[in-house]
Amino acid sequence: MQPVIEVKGVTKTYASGHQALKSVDLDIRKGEIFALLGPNGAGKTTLINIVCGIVTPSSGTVRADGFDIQRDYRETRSRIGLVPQELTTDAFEAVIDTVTFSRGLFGKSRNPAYIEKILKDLSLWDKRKAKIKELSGGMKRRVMIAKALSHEPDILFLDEPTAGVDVELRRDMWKLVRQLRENGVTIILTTHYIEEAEEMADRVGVINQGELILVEEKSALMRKLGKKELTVYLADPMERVPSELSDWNLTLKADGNELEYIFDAHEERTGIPSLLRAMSDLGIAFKDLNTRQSSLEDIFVSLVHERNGQ
Ligand SMILES: Nc1ncnc2c1ncn2[C@@H]1O[C@H](COP(=O)(O)OP(=O)(O)OP(=O)(O)O)[C@@H](O)[C@H]1O
Repeated sequence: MQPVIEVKGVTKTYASGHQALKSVDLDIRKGEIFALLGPNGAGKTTLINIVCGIVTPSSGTVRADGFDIQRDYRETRSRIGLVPQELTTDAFEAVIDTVTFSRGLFGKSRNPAYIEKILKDLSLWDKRKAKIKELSGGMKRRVMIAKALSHEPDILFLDEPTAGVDVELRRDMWKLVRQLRENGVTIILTTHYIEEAEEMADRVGVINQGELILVEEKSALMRKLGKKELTVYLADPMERVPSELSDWNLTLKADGNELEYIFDAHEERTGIPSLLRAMSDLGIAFKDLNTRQSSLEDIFVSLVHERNGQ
């Protein structure tokens, strides 16, 4: 199937001379939720703004639904909805007017029933007559989403959709994003909350210093790079790890009260039974054991650190 977005060899050097993107290639599949992760300044917004036609690439091409984003700007832009990071909208306008106006900007005919539906989906219907400046930050963010959806796009970009919103709104947004996907909308989101990518994404891309260093199915990524961690809660604290246990990768934690063992869950032998036997032989008693699978956050932090030589 043809990708819904094809980014080929895209670079961006800003007028300041800063190279924000170094030859990015990326295909987005129709109907997926793709999470773009990366530290501050990695180039996420630059990439989104290029696809949305707000920033011009220095080189390379981007196609959306088969159309070139520069040559066929109107075609591609009408298929794309963008929820930008910054809230920019007319403070004195009423919610319903600003959302209706956004639809008109894309040359779509009026459709009050559709506008009513998105305002209801976003719990904004009761506030439809309120001026933007009278809304809370979370509600303003909902208005930005309503505006981005006003022209019924097939592709939705969400740049940090849940930055600074409360837990409840974040859950609501996740629900909404899933609903949109069920209706066939392709979603690309950037986030600093790894939990968000872990919860939502089908695929994950990691961008670092303008380079796309990884694109992977989320589940495969977690299987491949995920390590497991065993914590042994000791009955009595220990000063150092005994030399007899040096075959295992152990770290003493919590003032000597916990032993941490990192192991590869895919190895046939995890080393846990032999470790416990060796501990028993040394008369080391424990109160409890716990194992934990490393999260996407652990994977992300170690990837970026590895790259940056930290
Ligand atoms: N208009 C501009 N002129 C010059 N440099 C810019 C411009 N916009 C962004 N940059 C620089 O390009 C780099 C990438 O910025 P970008 O906003 O794409 O990063 P980001 O990954 O979205 O970061 P964040 O997570 O902080 O939003 C940064 O070093 C930034 O300072």
